[in-house]
Amino acid sequence: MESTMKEMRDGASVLDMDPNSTVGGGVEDVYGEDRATEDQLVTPWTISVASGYSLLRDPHHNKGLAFTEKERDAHYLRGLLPPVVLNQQLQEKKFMNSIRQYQVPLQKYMALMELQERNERLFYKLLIDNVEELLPVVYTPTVGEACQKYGSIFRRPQGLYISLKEKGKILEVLKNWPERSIQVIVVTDGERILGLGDLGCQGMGIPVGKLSLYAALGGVRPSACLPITIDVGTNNEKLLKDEFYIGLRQRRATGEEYAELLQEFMSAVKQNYGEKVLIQFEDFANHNAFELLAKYGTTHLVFNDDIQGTAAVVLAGIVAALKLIGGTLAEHTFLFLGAGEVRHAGTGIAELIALEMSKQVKAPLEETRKKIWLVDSKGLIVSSRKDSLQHFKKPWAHEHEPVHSLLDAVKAIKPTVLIGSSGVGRTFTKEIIEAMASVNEKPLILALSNPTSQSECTAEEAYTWSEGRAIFASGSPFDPFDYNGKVFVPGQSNNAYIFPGLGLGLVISGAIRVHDDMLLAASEALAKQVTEEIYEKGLIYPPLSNIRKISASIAANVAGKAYELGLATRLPRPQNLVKYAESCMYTPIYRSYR
Ligand SMILES: NC(=O)C1=CN([C@@H]2O[C@H](COP(=O)(O)OP(=O)(O)OC[C@H]3O[C@@H](n4cnc5c(N)ncnc54)[C@H](OP(=O)(O)O)[C@@H]3O)[C@@H](O)[C@H]2O)C=CC1
Ligand SMILES: CC(=O)C(=O)O
Ligand SMILES: [Mg+2]
Repeated sequence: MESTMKEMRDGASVLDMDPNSTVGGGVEDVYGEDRATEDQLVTPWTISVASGYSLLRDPHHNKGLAFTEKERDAHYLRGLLPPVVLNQQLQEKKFMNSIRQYQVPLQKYMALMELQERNERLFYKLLIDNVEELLPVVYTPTVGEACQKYGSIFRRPQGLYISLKEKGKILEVLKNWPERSIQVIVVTDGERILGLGDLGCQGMGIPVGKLSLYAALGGVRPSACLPITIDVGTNNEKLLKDEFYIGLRQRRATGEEYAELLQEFMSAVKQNYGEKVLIQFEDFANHNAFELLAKYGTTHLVFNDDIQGTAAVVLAGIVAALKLIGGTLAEHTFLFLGAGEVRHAGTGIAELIALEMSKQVKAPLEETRKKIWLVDSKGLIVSSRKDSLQHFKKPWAHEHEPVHSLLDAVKAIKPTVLIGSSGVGRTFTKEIIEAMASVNEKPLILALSNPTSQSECTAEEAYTWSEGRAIFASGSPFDPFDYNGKVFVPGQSNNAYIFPGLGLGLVISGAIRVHDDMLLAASEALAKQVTEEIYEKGLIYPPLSNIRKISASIAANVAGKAYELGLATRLPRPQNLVKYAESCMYTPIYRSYR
């Protein structure tokens, strides 16, 4: 004791203290996490048992008409509900019936968000059981429209807003969030929301949507998920003039001011939630995305979904497609329209493909990169442009004479795989698809840009212009298309296949860093889920209706890699990682209350 007192007097860090000790002013809150000395401010949290009216308004515990007679007596609910008792299945049926009445997707979105805020378990039950139908509502494309109109449709706030006004107080802001055991944060600064550009603070729809997929598709507990929007202003003139805009009405902070806010945020997150909280960067503009990933990749558990998640999902699709188009990965030639990160994917995907190729053929990355070509807004990236290229494009500047259009690039390079990651809709024109089809028996065409309005081409265009020969997948979903009496089912090449399982794998292994080999592990697990039956339909991704099973196997592969690399802290390693992942997954079935 004496030595502890001495250390306190000598200014030892509070984090070095016995966590149960209150000696020298160390205080623990009810969660056992909020330590502070007497002169520091603490949050006066209390825990209470919800009952009666407040229980009905608590989305985490509310069951609506599904409260049993016994629960209604025990929890002061008599009279607050009509007499009928419904089970969750019937509630689900009722809600699905009602949501199907809405013709406008945004109305469906608002109804689902309202449900999430009213009865969380029912929301997740619906999402899990109807994933193919509801994914386009809570996620791309509808979430894009929701972000564009977020100010007008705003009702109850979701997630945590950290703006320039909170500079110097971010740790305090984090402590305002009611949950303490956070495992996954999805954060955006709203600068590049899908392919819709700068939506400022209204980008919040994206972290909210992504995290609902973490819970529904990946089984991470909703209470462990924290959506965050960092508001440094917006350069979107329309929003700045919009009277309903919800963010700071100023132009974007950049440079030092931006970097300092991000630095404070990253430090506060680590201080508040520890080393093992996963921070997923989402929809940052590429000038910040690469830098943030590089800067914090060595100190935090960070992952950029647009760069890394997209790369893993595309690689999985390509590897699976080899069964249909033939050849090995290294035998193919790739052409990208868009050299952003996709979202940051262009170069992010290209890099992961090159890495996998180099592992397969045991050749240096510099060699395998030569099989991959990129077109940006100035044309084909070639060595003569090297001096003026952004750093992340330089590795792709191969020897070739300048080529200014995508069509000419297709004709010159003769790619077997064409990947759209430009964020610009309808850029795969008839001539381009025809050119792909003239040099390939089965051209592989991936139109990754979101939402649907930004897709490089539609499924109908890809199949019609290639005379039914294209293998096609897109970032946002398209309906099956009947071409000359044959029904073609397009796949969805979207990072939603990857990040929920990848995140679960990191969480269950207690990983402290993300490593590229984990992305390859995630990608490999996804590609393995494509069975003969799925290939026969011309698909290169498994059905999303199986996503929980897919996520468990991705999680197991990722966790396995974390253990292999010595990056896992949850010891001992479970023997059967798939079973372990499944056992960790959140299920939204109602719990009984005593
Ligand atoms: N399917 C999925 O899972 C994902 C899809 N995406 C989608 O990818 C798209 C792009 O995202 P991201 O990489 O971040 O965007 P960026 O803005 O980072 O990059 C866009 C790239 O496309 C190039 N480009 C833009 N317009 C044209 C044009 N008309 N002709 C040729 N090149 C052009 C740009 O060129 P320059 O560099 O010269 O400006 C840039 O290289 C978005 O729509 C996003 O929704 C993103 C992540 C995941
Ligand atoms: C899917 C996704 O992450 C995007 O379009 O940005
Ligand atoms: Mg994204």
